[in-house]
Amino acid sequence: MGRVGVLLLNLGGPDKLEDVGPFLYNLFSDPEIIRLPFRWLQKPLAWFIASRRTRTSQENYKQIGGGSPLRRITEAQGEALKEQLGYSGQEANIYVGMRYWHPYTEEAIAQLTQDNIEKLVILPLYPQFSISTSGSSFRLLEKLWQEDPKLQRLEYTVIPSWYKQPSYLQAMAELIAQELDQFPDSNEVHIFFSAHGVPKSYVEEAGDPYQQEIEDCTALIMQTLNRPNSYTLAYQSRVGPVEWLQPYTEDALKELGAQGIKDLVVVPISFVSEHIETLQEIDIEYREIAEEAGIHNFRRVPAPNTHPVFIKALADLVIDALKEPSFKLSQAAQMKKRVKMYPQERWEWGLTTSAEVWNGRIAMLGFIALIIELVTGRGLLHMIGLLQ
Ligand SMILES: C=CC1=C(C)c2cc3[nH]c(cc4nc(cc5[nH]c(cc1n2)c(C)c5CCC(=O)O)C(CCC(=O)O)=C4C)c(C)c3C=C
Ligand SMILES: [Fe+2]
Ligand SMILES: [Fe+2]
Repeated sequence: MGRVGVLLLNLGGPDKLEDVGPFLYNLFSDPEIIRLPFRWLQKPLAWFIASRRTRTSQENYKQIGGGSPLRRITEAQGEALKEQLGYSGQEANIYVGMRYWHPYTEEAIAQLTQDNIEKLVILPLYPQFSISTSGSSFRLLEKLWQEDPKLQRLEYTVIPSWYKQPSYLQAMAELIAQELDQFPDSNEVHIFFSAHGVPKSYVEEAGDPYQQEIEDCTALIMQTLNRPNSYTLAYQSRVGPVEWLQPYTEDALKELGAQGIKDLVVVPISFVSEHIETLQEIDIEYREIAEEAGIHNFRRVPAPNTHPVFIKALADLVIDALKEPSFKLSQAAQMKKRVKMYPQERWEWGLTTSAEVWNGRIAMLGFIALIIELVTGRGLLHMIGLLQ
């Protein structure tokens, strides 16, 4: 086998507060995050939403030290993976390709092409597949492949999702057991799986397998843990006014509080590294909601990060992928059920594509009105005193 490379895909996060605005702009420019019928609307709308969200988002990043730890942790995972692969006799170069911030996927691809990698394993650092995460990165890679004849000659294989990997399940079970054992009566503690949410329409209309994979993954972790604790699965981090997968984490916490639950262990299930949604959203926002609801003993399970059993899971995934027939990007982006990336739909309320279109159109009108107001100094915002 020629020179082997492993491309680790992740979302990326702002390294410092000044990066938050451009990072959000990149994120909302992605049609896999906001789907619009007209390409030309995507960038102005992304700019508009990003500008409106930047200040709140910066406040959240301030609470975790002024930036995301995602790059540092992903690079540490890469180094640990290289070492672990070496122990198994598999030398490999590791590349990190982020979707919305540095080091960008394009930078990683440029580097691995320069290094003359001959066999590449593409491994998203999301255990479960979603159109909005791994799907978005696969789409970008497909585009890069189409544009570059050199890449077309490169032998590669994709690991689309891997939540069933036994060492991953083992690492999660070990991390949960460690937290449960901090309580005097560990079997009585309620386990709360908090998955990152996605709009309900992704699953129900576009065929995203994400919810099914999250549910299967939760059941497999509980099976591996092999303890009698009761558990709940809920979805966090909703953005915007439309319906996302339910139950929402905040509602489920209030409900458990009302039922008299006092001891809770929260398990972040869709991430393998600490980032803003574990460090700020769970540790600060959800903790406060839980305490107000009467859940006084609230602990959070750390993300796998560089846990040795988790790194072994990544190494085993790579080694197995090198032995198996290759899996192509086009197959990975389609999945079992045909994923409709840009479906044509009937009118419905919620973040359906049609609603997104109308949200987009309305936001666009607002955006144009805002530009006119900024230029002319006349308009609604001046009238109500928000602009002077
Ligand atoms: C499995 C993980 C994730 C899914 C699914 C996902 C979907 C999704 N996210 C947004 C909007 C935002 N995501 C943001 C940051 C962010 N999201 C994930 C993971 C998933 N997102 C990560 C790892 C991060 C980076 C965190 C960091 O440490 O920097 C943000 C920015 C942060 C904020 O302002 O809250 C937004 C916005 C949507 C709309 C979506 C599905 C359509
Ligand atoms: Fe997100
Ligand atoms: Fe969030």
